[in-house]
Amino acid sequence: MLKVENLSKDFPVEFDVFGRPVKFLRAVQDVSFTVEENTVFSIVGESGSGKSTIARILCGIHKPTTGSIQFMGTALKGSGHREIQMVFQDPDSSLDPRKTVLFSIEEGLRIQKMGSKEERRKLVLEILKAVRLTEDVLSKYPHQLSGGQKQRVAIARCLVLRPKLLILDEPTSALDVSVQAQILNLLMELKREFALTYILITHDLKVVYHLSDHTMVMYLGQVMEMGETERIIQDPLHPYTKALVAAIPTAGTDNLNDFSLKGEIPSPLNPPKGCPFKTRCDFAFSKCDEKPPLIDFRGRKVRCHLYAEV
Ligand SMILES: Nc1ncnc2c1ncn2[C@@H]1O[C@H](COP(=O)(O)OP(=O)(O)OP(=O)(O)O)[C@@H](O)[C@H]1O
Repeated sequence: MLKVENLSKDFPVEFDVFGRPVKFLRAVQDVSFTVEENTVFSIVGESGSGKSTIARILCGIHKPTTGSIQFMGTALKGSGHREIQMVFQDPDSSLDPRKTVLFSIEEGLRIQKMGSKEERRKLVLEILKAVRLTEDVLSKYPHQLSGGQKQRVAIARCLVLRPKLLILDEPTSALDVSVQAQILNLLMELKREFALTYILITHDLKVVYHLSDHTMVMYLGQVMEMGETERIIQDPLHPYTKALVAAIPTAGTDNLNDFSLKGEIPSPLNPPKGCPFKTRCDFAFSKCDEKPPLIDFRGRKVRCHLYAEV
């Protein structure tokens, strides 16, 4: 369904007196991955690893500096695609506080000039039912809704556009713990009901383990490890992945608990030379001053000098 090749994004961060950029921050560096139809593809990594930047590029919010994106066989260019929609972390950021729920859900349909007024109303009611909301919310404003209800409205806003690919950027982290599981369960039901494909961006490896088929682990804009989720969580290869897995509250087994993430993530404005993870890695050795390539190893991809290409 989706094929991303050699994607990079540089943000200008310093400008000369004429306003010309003189310094860039490399938020995403040479990232390639594919997402199969009807699967869940997770992107994990600490804050600042470039996850949201990839999501924003896929939605057309940012333009990539280099690289190409193929969606259902055609090149994605410019300002987004109706069939790719994004659910943001904070529903308040996607809902206008001055507009009713009906207005918000219908907005995309009006912009896309989809259907007559009656058809739009019918579709809104159908989607409202799918996200388990009742008709009485249509006349309400966001401040009259709970966090969970607002996220359901934000999901409905995407679903009316009949997307094929939904990008979920930390879809539950702004919600109360008690509602998080409800929204995740709803998303998995909607995936079946509407034959959706998901890209799930999250810090929560437990969620990744339970919901996703494939996982990409990112660090300072680069892919560190990528492959089937079950294998990545049960047998992480990269020292960074090992540390992330060891931090999962209930999944730690004795041998994994030997690993922990020490120190702070370096500034992306001044990343370490060679392997970006070497400053926090228990296994770092002289070779790590050279950047390791992303290699195929035991049925997945890993970027670490501990593993030799086979
Ligand atoms: N518009 C921008 N201008 C300059 N730098 C940016 C911009 N957007 C993101 N960045 C920087 O790019 C890097 C990657 O950010 P990004 O938001 O993609 O990371 P993330 O992994 O999604 O983190 P988080 O979980 O905090 O959202 C960060 O260092 C961030 O400060």
